[in-house]
Amino acid sequence: MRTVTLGPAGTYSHRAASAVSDGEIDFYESVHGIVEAVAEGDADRGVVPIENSIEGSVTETLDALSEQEIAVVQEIVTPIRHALLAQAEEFDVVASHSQALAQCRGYLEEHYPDVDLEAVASTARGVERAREDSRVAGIGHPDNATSGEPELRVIAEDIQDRTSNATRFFVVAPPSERDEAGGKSTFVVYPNANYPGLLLRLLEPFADRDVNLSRVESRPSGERLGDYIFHIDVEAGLYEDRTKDAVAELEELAEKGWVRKLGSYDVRHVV
Ligand SMILES: O=C(O)C(=O)C[C@]1(C(=O)O)C=C[C@@H](O)C=C1
Repeated sequence: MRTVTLGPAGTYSHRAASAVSDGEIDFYESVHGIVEAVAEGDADRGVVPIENSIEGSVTETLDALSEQEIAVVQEIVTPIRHALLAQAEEFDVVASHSQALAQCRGYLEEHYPDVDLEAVASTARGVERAREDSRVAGIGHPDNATSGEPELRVIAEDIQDRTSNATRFFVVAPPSERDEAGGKSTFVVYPNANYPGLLLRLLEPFADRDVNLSRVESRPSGERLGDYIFHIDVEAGLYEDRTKDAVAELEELAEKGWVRKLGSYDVRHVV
């Protein structure tokens, strides 16, 4: 089984993928690339970050999920503990994924108010920048310090702004693998409509059937200002009548647009 995830080796996505895959793992430099590879059948599984407890949604993933036909077959939740890695104590630039820079914003402002922040494709890419250039520090998992040459110093550990920092990842598969079994389900809804109470009406079918929502996000549709695509996670499986009935109502409400059922899945916690 070929799994693809965000690279290079050493990203948090790679760590999450290693926990669920015993086969080959290949790397892409963008979430869009990963989701597209799975949708087109070039890979069996993709592992992509969806949400962080400090910084919120990974918007590139939300957009990729609404643009491609894909299944979500598992959720992985993992703690994120960032280290500052560099060749020396002195540096001018901190390079990392924008999510990681944001998760450490308070620490960086307090300890390194004058450094430049450089957003790169992943935390491991930032660590590579630190290996290539002694004026650059990277933020990533501390194991990255000794996984290449030259070895890097761990300047500080646990620099995320909250100790409870955690990220959710989706394991995605080709659409034919969508499952109805699982404790959670994800939907992407484009109502293609705009009237007072629209969002309320989209959520009522779940509330009426006692289905708990665990996430609602809106993303601009790109069609016109104020026009949204909604991402909805619920704590119920598609095999349940209450979920099926709620989705049937949702589909009626979104008849001018579309509803994508990404499938039902279980959650695995990985440390
Ligand atoms: O850059 C990485 O290491 C990733 O796997 C991406 C990512 C993210 O996009 O949220 C994953 C986990 C952390 O929240 C920081 C970065």
